[in-house]
Amino acid sequence: MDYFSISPTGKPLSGEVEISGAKNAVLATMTAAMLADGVTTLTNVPYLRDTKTMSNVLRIIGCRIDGGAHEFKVDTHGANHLEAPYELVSTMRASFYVLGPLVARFGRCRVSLPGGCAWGPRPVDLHLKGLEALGAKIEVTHGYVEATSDGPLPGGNFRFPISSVGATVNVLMAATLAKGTSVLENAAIEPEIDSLIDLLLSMGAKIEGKGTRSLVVHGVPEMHPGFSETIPDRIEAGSFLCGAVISRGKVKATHCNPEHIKALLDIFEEMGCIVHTGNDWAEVDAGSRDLKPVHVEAVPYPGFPTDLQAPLMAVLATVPGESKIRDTVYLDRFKHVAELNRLGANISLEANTATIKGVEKLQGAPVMASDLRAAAALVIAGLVADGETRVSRIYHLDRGYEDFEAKIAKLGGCVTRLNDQT
Ligand SMILES: CC(=O)N[C@H]1[C@@H](OP(=O)(O)OP(=O)(O)OC[C@H]2O[C@@H](n3ccc(=O)[nH]c3=O)[C@H](O)[C@@H]2O)O[C@H](CO)[C@@H](O)[C@@H]1O
Ligand SMILES: C=C(OP(=O)(O)O)C(=O)O
Repeated sequence: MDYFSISPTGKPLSGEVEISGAKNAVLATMTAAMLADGVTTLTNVPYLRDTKTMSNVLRIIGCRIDGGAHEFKVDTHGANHLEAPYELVSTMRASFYVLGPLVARFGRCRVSLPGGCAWGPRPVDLHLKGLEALGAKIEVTHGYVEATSDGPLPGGNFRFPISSVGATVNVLMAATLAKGTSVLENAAIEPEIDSLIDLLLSMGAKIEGKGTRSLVVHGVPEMHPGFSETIPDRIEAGSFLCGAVISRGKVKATHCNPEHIKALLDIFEEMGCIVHTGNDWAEVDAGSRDLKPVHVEAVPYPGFPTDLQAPLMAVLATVPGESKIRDTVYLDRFKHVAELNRLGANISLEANTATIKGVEKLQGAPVMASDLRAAAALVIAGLVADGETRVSRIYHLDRGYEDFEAKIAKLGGCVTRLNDQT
């Protein structure tokens, strides 16, 4: 199994890092392609384990994925095996996104329940309730969801009781091919939802309310293939900028959208960093300043994202004084706390609030990544820890960071991929 060996260079990260396309946007647009017969083109696709997994899910259904590493041509002409198996859905929850498009276009499908995830339960009840509100019949048996509809879904109204990115993706896609008009209230407004709406509009969908929590979808009988340039990955950008701050360096993230990471940039400013932004870049300078502790809440967009909670916690572990992070989206997403403490951090946890007392120096140690963003947090902590840090289970990190070691190396960090068989 691959692991990272991280050796401190004693120097802050500095320079430019080019941000890839957003994993969480492209996983939705890949499945949306199945709403039409033909070839949908997706560009700026990140080269990741998750995009490979989604390609495999679509292939099992009968799609072809051509193009290069960063451009997918998703040909849905052969899609006729309307099933997503446990083996794939259990490795990547977003595989569950095939449910909405398949039941909307073909009137039936069978998709494995995703099951638990690395940090605790992540239910899909809202995906199912939303599809039911559109008229789908849902049965859950033997760990699989069977969704059916006699002819096109009738369409209907649904109010998401809490903001859910995934449920909004699934229900919105299904609504585009419904017979009637659907109104989705309290829909998620993450940039990945806007990017999905842009693709759906390019495919002939009729959707009003982009960028708001109230979406009105006038169903159309048929859609045609479309085009999507994948938006930049705001979580990747935020992770590298956390790397800049933890090492008290100066990093410019290019090919990104600074609006999408405004909540993080505001926090960095509050901590005392100097932040500059342009049209498609953001630069953070934490160089040799005394940084201040902060109190942060992870909330739905446009607030500070739960996906950056772990990387920011690593940063705050090195900032003198007492910081707090409360995660209101995933109350139990804290597996990284114990591992950061193994690196000498002083973090205690009460319910969904972590109290972080900054230490002078982190110490290298063997640690284990429990999930994708925990892995990023441990790696950036390792960059500034004394001595070697070994991060195992980096297959989590490979789900969502393209060319990670090379990007870190370009900024002056030293992260080496090794294999415990070698
Ligand atoms: C592939 C992808 O885009 N993943 C992102 C997506 O995950 P995902 O779409 O799974 O997360 P959601 O936005 O759905 O989850 C938000 C909250 O709603 C709850 N919930 C969700 C669905 C449901 O049917 N029932 C329910 O109770 C969840 O447990 C959680 O407490 O948004 C999360 C929150 O920004 C991010 O951390 C993930 O990186
Ligand atoms: C949690 C994440 O992804 P997923 O929802 O696919 O597990 C993430 O991107 O941080």
